[in-house]
Amino acid sequence: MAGLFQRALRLRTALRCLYDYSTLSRSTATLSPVDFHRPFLTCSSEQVLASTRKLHAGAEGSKVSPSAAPERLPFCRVTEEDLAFFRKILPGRTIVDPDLVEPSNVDWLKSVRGSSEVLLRPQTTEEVSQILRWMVTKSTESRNLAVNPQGGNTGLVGGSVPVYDELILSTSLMNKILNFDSISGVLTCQAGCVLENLSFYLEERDYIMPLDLGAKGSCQIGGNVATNAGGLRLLRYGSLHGTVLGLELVLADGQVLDCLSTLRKDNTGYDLKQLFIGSEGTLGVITAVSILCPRKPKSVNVVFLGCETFEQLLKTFQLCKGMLGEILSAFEFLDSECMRLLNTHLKLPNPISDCPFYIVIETSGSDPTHDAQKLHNFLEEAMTSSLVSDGTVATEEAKIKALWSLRERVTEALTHDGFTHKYDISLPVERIYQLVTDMRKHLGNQAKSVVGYGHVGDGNLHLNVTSPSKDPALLAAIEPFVYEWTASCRGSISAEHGLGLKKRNYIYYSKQSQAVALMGNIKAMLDPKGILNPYKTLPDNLKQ
Ligand SMILES: O=C(O)CC[C@@H](O)C(=O)O
Ligand SMILES: [Zn+2]
Repeated sequence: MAGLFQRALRLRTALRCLYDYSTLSRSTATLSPVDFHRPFLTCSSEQVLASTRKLHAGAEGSKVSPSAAPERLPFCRVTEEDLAFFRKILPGRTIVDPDLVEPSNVDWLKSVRGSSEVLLRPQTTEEVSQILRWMVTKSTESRNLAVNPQGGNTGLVGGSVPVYDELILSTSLMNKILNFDSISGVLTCQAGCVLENLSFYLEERDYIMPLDLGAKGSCQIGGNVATNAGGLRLLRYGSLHGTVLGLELVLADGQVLDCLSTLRKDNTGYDLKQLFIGSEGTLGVITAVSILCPRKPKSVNVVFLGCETFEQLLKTFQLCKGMLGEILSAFEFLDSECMRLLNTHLKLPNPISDCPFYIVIETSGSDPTHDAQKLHNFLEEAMTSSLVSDGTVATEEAKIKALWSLRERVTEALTHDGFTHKYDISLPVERIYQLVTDMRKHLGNQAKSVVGYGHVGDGNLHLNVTSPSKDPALLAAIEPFVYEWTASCRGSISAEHGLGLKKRNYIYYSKQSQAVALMGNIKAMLDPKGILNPYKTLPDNLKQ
C-alpha cells in the first residue's frame, strides 16, 4: 500500500512539473555500429524448404532457392577499363582500397557480408546517370554490371550491402539541401542527407521531419524512402507514401526520371513515385526527395509508464487515443525483457519500478498549458482506473532524451546479447504480444532471450530472439513458425524493415502470388538486365 502510494505520489509530482514545462526537443541518440563478431548469415536448406512448403497456395510448387545465400548471377566483372571510366567521372571518389571499401561491404548488424571491390561516391544526379549508363552499355557494347545502391547502411534485412561483387554506389556525398519553402513546409534535398541533419536544419526554421528513427544519426533520407522506413512518428504523420511529394530517380539505363514535384495534389496519371518508395533500390536509384514537413510543435511531453498486463497496455492505448486525441504523437512499448537487456548491456537504469510492460507516450501540440492539462487528465484517469501501475513524466530535455533512449536503444542492447534473429511483424494491434508469448512457449529454453517491443500505435511488433551463438536448430524452431503465425492473422512479415536479402523468399506469406508476379513484371520492365540491387526484395523463384 505504501509502495502504491509512493508510486502515485511520484506520478502526481511529475504531473505538477508539467505545468513548469517549456519547449523541448527529442533525443538525438544515434545508432552507431558496435564492434562485435559473429558468424555471417547462412540458412539451412531444410529450413528454407520447410518454409517454402508453407507458401501461399498460389505459389505452391514453385521453386524457391534452397539457400538464403543465392547463387551469383552472371553479371559482368569489373575491369580496368571500367575503373578508368569511373575515375574520370569521379576523380578521387572511385574507391578501391579494400580497407576503405570494407565497411560498405558489411551491414550494420554485421550479419551479411559482400565482396565488392569498388565503392563509387557520386555527388550529382548526372554522375549517377553516367555510372548507370556505363553499367549497361560500355561504349557501344551491351553489358550488365551489377550495382548496390547504398545510403547510411543502417538496414536490418541485408538490403543495403552487396551480396557478391556488385559495385557499391554510395549516396553519402549527395548531401545538399536544395530548397526549403517555409510557407508550404516542403523540403527538397539530395538523397544522401542524413536524417538528423535534416531535422536540425528544419528545427532552426520551426519545422520538423515527419519521420524519426533510432538510426537518425546515420541513416539517409534516400535510404529511408527506398525502404519506406516507418519509425516513431508514423502514428502522427503517416507513412512516406503520404509525406513524400516528389522523387528524382536514375533508372537502370541511366535515364533521369524527374518526378520531383512539390505539389500536395497532382492527379495527372499514375503516381509513379509510389513504385519506388519501399522498392529497396531494385527499381531505380533515388537521387533527390521532396517531402512535406510539419511545423515544430510548441509543446512536447514524454511519459514513461508501467503496466502489469498487455491487456492493460492496450486499454491505456485506447484511453490515450480518446483523451489525448490530436496531440498524441507516439505510443511505443517494450517488455521487461527489453528493460533487462538495457540494464545489463547498456547500463541504462529503469526510471520506474519493475513492470512486465513499459509504454513511451509522446504528445506534440501547439499550446503547452492545454497539452499539459490534457496529459494530466489522461494520467489521472489511467492511474485511478489502475491501468498503469507506475510512471514518470519528462519535463526537461535531458530526461526526455533519457526516456526515449529506453525505447530507441533496445536494438543496440540486443546486439550485445548474442546472435539475434529479428522479426518485424504487422498484426492487428490486439494480437501483437500474443506472438511473443507463443514464441516463448514454442521455444522453451532453446533461446537466450525472446523480447517484444515496437510501435503499438501502428500495430507493429519487433520480435527479437537471441542465442549465445549462431544456432541452426533454434532458427529451424523459429522459422517458419513465426511466418505461419503471422500469415494466419493476415499480418505482414515485414512491417517497416523491408525484405532485403534476408526475407525475400518469405514474401508469399504476406503477398498473393499474382501480386508477386506483377512485381516481377515491373522489375523486368524497369530493370531488364536486373542490375539494380540484385538478390533483394523479390524471391529467387521469380522469372524476370
Ligand atoms: O531492431 C529491431 O528489431 C527494430 C529496430 C527499429 O525498427 C525500432 O523500432 O527500434
Ligand atoms: Zn521499428
